[in-house]
Amino acid sequence: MEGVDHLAHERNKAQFDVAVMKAVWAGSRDAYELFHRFSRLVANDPEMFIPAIKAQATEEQQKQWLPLANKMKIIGSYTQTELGHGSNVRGLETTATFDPKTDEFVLNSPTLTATKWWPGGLGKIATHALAHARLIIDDKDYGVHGFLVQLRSLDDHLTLPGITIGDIGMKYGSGAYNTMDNGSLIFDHVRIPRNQMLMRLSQVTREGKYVPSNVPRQLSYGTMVYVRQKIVFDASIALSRAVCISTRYSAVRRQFGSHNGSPETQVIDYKTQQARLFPLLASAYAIRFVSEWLNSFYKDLLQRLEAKDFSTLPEAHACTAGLKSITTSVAADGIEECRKLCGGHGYLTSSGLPELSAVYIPACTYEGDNVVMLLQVARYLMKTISQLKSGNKPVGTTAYLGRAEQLMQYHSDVLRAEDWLKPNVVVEAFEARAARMSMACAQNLSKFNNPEDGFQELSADLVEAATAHCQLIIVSKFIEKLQQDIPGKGVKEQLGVLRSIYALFLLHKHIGDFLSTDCITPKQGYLANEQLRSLYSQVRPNAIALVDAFNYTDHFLSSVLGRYDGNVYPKLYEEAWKDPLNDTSIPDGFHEYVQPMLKQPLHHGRL
Ligand SMILES: CCCCCCCCCC/C=C\CCCCCC(=O)SCCNC(=O)CCNC(=O)[C@H](O)C(C)(C)COP(=O)(O)OP(=O)(O)OC[C@H]1O[C@@H](n2cnc3c(N)ncnc32)[C@H](O)[C@@H]1OP(=O)(O)O
Ligand SMILES: Cc1cc2nc3c(=O)[nH]c(=O)nc-3n(C[C@H](O)[C@H](O)[C@H](O)COP(=O)(O)OP(=O)(O)OC[C@H]3O[C@@H](n4cnc5c(N)ncnc54)[C@H](O)[C@@H]3O)c2cc1C
Repeated sequence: MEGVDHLAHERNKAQFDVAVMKAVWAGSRDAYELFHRFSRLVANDPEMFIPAIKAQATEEQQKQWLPLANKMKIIGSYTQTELGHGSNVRGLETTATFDPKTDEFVLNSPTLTATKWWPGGLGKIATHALAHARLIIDDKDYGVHGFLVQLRSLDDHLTLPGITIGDIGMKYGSGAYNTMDNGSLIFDHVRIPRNQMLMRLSQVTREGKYVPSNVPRQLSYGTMVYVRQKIVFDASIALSRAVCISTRYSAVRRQFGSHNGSPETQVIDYKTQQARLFPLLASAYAIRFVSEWLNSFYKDLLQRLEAKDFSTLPEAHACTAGLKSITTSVAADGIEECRKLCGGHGYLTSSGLPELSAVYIPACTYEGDNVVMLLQVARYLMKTISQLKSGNKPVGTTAYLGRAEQLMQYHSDVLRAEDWLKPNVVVEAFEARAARMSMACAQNLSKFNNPEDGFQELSADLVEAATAHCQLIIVSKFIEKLQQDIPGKGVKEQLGVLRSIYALFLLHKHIGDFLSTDCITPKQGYLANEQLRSLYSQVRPNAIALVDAFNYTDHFLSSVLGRYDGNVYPKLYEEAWKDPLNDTSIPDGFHEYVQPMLKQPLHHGRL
């Protein structure tokens, strides 16, 4: 019935202050940013073009281009990926050849695989590209640099001479990403003034002299680092949205269990449903808190870079790459699990889950393929370990590797299930697992004469070690979050339950790592799982309130299953009748194609 809160009985069970939890969840982000980051997908995405100009353009160039971009007088596309190269930026083929006679660069796509391919906004709407191309001076290749290129007339939006642009076509399913005009672009000797090479990091003089960057060349990758830390925040939004829908529906849906006319059992009370759903609820909170930490770490990096302090740049790259990888994989897989948790109705468009999945899953690929990103983390870990011998004491997120010798001797002293509720017990186990996996890789790598051959041969193990390292970061940041002063009745207690669920679910899921590295015994692994089951019972009465704390409107969720009032069945039925198929009783084509078959006479008793 309209106006009735079918989940009121669930909300009355809450054992914590929901208003405070809403504030904890929102953190430093306001609702506008939340909505903006989602709405951005269906508009042109200034997410990268503008930050890239800020990162790579001189002050003078910024003064020229930023006002135009900020006021949408030009619409930009971050045009890096090509048909033949995306992950391997240093393999890009587009060229920008300096012509000293005219003081210009000539941009060209020398091969089909040099065609720019994927950049958002490029296909139909962008007027300008921040094109990444190989700088060529006097036949010498100086590697990939950024160039601002006008693509279309600002009068009639027609493409300019030498520019061939198109949309790359429909993408996965019918998802909203099809409203994004990811495009293709071929340059045929397009000339731009020399001052349209972004020259903050390195320059080309009027005489054609290349002035190399006096800062790490990787700063030219800075926009990707910026977006990767944003994508970790996006992962918490995407996952929490799916978890909100499936948790509310799990409390509404009843199936089996009726005795003597009693109501059937709420599916949220089945232990299998809880074992699938509650770790995702905990993961949404875990990812939100690590995204907060990562955002502050990134802001600290920016301040350091201003002061020419590059000391945390390698760690920032490793953390943004690794956490982008881990959190987008968890969110993408989690959204699919939430669809399955809703049974058949989860597959309806009106559930909001298929669309969310179709929109979200490319996050595992864009801004860095998730495996390639974890390999970057692995390189960082191996480098950190190789420097231990020279007395280089690791700090920050790799500080535990400085205690590797001690961690190699570690054995968990868990005796009872409740011992796993102690944060220090959990962190030690996760540190030991990560350290031992990385040390084992380093040990095996040392057996290879050619380190790169070893890295390739061991890359699957290295990805697992990098995963363990990143999961340790997320667990640690969840624990650190709860060491902050958090007011409100029961709020910290509930977050403590989620923190333990998150950590013990990972331990259970990766029990092979913990056993094969001899960090814990099978008995201790069993006790962790025992504790996990108990934790599910503790979170169960608070589940609806914990997803209410995300503070999502029904409009934002766009899901008949995730409605705040739980009034699912009437709305499911109502939504179905909006389908144009139901405008007529007899379907199009019936009379032409189906009815003749039905009217066909029987032959010898057979149709
Ligand atoms: C409700 C729904 C919510 C959902 C909301 C959704 C909202 C929408 C969200 C969408 C957001 C945006 C839309 C999508 C945008 C996507 C845009 C793109 O995809 S842009 C293109 C992205 N492309 C990439 O990410 C390419 C990945 N490849 C690379 O980054 C590099 O090629 C590489 C790092 C893999 C290799 O680089 P290379 O130069 O070859 O370096 P080496 O591996 O040799 O390492 C040398 C050295 O450099 C260090 N390094 C590497 N990268 C960095 C860096 N970025 N910063 C700092 N340092 C770096 C590396 O560690 C090595 O260091 P050493 O000390 O020398 O070992
Ligand atoms: C929706 C969407 C939006 C995008 N928007 C933009 C944009 O706006 N601008 C832009 O420039 N680009 C954009 N891209 C492109 C995107 O950045 C690339 O697709 C991404 O970086 C992955 O690169 P790739 O396609 O070359 O994958 P590949 O690297 O070809 O990946 C293919 C497989 O090879 C594996 N692999 C690759 N290298 C290694 C290695 N060294 N070791 C082990 N395995 C490896 C990968 O793990 C993967 O399994 C977008 C892509 C998508 C899907």
